[in-house]
Amino acid sequence: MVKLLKVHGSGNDFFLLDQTKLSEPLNEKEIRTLAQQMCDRKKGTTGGADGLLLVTKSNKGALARMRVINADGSEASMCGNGLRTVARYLAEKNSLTNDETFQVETMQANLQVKGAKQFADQVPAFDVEISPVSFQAADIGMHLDHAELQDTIIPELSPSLKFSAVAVPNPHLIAFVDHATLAGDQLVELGARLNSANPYFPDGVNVSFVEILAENEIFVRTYERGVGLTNACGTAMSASSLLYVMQVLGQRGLEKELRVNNPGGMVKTVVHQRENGEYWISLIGNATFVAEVTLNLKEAMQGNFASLVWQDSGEQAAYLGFAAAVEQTNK
Ligand SMILES: N[C@@H](CCC[C@H](N)C(=O)O)C(=O)O
Repeated sequence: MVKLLKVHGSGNDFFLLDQTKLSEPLNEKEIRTLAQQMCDRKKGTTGGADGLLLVTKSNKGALARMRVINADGSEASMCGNGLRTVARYLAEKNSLTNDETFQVETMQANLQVKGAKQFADQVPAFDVEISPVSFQAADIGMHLDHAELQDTIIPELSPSLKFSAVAVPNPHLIAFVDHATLAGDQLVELGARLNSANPYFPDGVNVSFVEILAENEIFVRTYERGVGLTNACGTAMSASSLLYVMQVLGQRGLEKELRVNNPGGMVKTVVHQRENGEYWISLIGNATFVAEVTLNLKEAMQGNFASLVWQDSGEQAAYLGFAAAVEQTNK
């Protein structure tokens, strides 16, 4: 029997498996199969999940490495909401204090993480670095007639919406929209189209619609590659914050805390610019451990969860109270 955690950041939920604790680490095929079986929202276990987070040994000098496997078994470069939960897991595993900064290796970079002030009683929070940032079509996997895309109408995608594209390093396609468009069907239609066979983003893309609520506040709704419509996507909220600063706030938006609402709750972001001009983003939000899940991995890979034991942490009730308060403020 193996212990995993069920975790989430803003309702973007995952199973977290520490491969270093297994006597025999899973191979690539087993990892893909486990993610597909466990995360399936209908047939998976305990309501499924958006993905599987793997903690493995770092070979690049970080405290550990995080791998992100989407619900469909594909691998993502990064996961902002997931990284907060992995950071908390590692801080607790290594008995670190809340203000100790450390690094987690991800596919493209070692990223700085640290504890943050909790969002509410029993709602622990972490602050994670989102980078590297690129606007190049090649880094985004974008095959449109543009080397970069900033606030531009692309008739093949929509006759009226203006899109921007950025890799952080997950690829994101983002449009600033009005409330009716944010809440309407277009996001799912476009997200589904660009994440099935298509000539513009052959490897898929995370699609977000963003509504500006106030000078320091936005709402982000995302259709995730490899997953579908999610409660929240951390890299999407970071990418949206960056574009909001670049296209709307300008210099005065740098180093400023933004409130980013999402269907699963709320996070805070801060957009930074290094001396060499490169941007990076701080993503600050909850890192909730919902339950400890004990199961037989071989059985789980066959979709059999009969021997699973779910031990609730009690944190989800506190998170739901926090999310309800956020929703109330947004009304
Ligand atoms: N939910 C994640 C992003 C997950 C990766 C994405 N589905 C992709 O394939 O790019 C986040 O919080 O950043």
